[in-house]
Amino acid sequence: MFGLFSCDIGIDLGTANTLVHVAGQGIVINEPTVIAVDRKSNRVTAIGGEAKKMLGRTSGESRAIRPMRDGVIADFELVETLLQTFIKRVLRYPLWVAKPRVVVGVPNGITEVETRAVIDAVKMTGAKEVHLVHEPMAAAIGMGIPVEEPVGNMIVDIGGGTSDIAVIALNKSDCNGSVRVGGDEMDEAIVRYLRTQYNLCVGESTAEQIKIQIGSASPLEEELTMEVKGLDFIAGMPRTIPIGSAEIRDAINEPVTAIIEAVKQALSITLPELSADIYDKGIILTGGGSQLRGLDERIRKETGLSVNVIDDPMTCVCKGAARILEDLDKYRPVLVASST
Ligand SMILES: Nc1ncnc2c1ncn2[C@@H]1O[C@H](COP(=O)(O)OP(=O)(O)OP(=O)(O)O)[C@@H](O)[C@H]1O
Repeated sequence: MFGLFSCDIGIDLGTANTLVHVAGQGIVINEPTVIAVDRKSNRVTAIGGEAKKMLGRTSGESRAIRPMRDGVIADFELVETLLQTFIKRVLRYPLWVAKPRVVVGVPNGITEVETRAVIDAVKMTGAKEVHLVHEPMAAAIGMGIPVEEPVGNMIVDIGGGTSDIAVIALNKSDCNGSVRVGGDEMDEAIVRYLRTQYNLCVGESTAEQIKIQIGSASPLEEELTMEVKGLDFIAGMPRTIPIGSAEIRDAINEPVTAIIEAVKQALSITLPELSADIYDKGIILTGGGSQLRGLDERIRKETGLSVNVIDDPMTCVCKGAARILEDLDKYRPVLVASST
């Protein structure tokens, strides 16, 4: 009888964003992976979007924390709290009745200890089954790629903390590359650039806005400008300066180049038959960072291969996790860990 109330939950536990998909409802949570806790009591005061607004803005009683950093778990307890809060929020029935089956997409570089921690955290919510899948594999399934076929597909997933490169065929990621460089490194590079060139202090959220608004990896037909507000640390006063896309392109060139080098490195060690497939089909870019202007063009230029950015690059891991639950027997070979 309990089967009537049970539900399947797909989760993308990302460094930057966490998404939750519930069978029959679609994606019901899409929030930054940020949590705010009270300094004295360690009580959680905000989670997701509310907590992200507090990043870099709180020096008082609450502090906002990103519990995932560089594609790994930086704070186990807070990741547990985040997962449990989100899972409880989406369940329509009490946990002991709902007993959900959960698939979580995790970064490629996650260690065994972290794998265990994620499984335990989800199990503690009352989940009946927990399965983990690497993000590029989940992304490929979410895009509708037939991952079981003997044809190679190169997926480059550029997230907040990491860029994962996987060549997927026959239910396996055959030649992997994972660099701990993603959108966050670009934001940090912008913070450093403004400090050294303009004596202007800005927080990571402002740097992220600059990247999204005028960031690029290749010269733009029409270069962009924007006004940036920050604290002039020499004068000790707030200041606004105009910033152009060409200088931001220079500022983020190092992380962008590191990602492209990782793609080239992965290509150089790909098996010949799979290389031929990639030559025919091109490289598929996904993850939020793939939306950086001109990144596809730059990778195309540097590799000589065609490059496609998928339409909805920030949701395909979560959709893939959900799709795995629709046909668990078919997708069992792609799972990296399970607890039933
Ligand atoms: N339009 C855009 N241009 C450039 N970067 C963007 C854009 N939109 C989002 N991003 C960046 O994408 C990153 C988040 O992507 P995503 O949600 O796929 O990461 P994640 O899955 O949480 O991280 P990870 O894969 O490292 O675990 C952030 O760094 C964000 O700033």
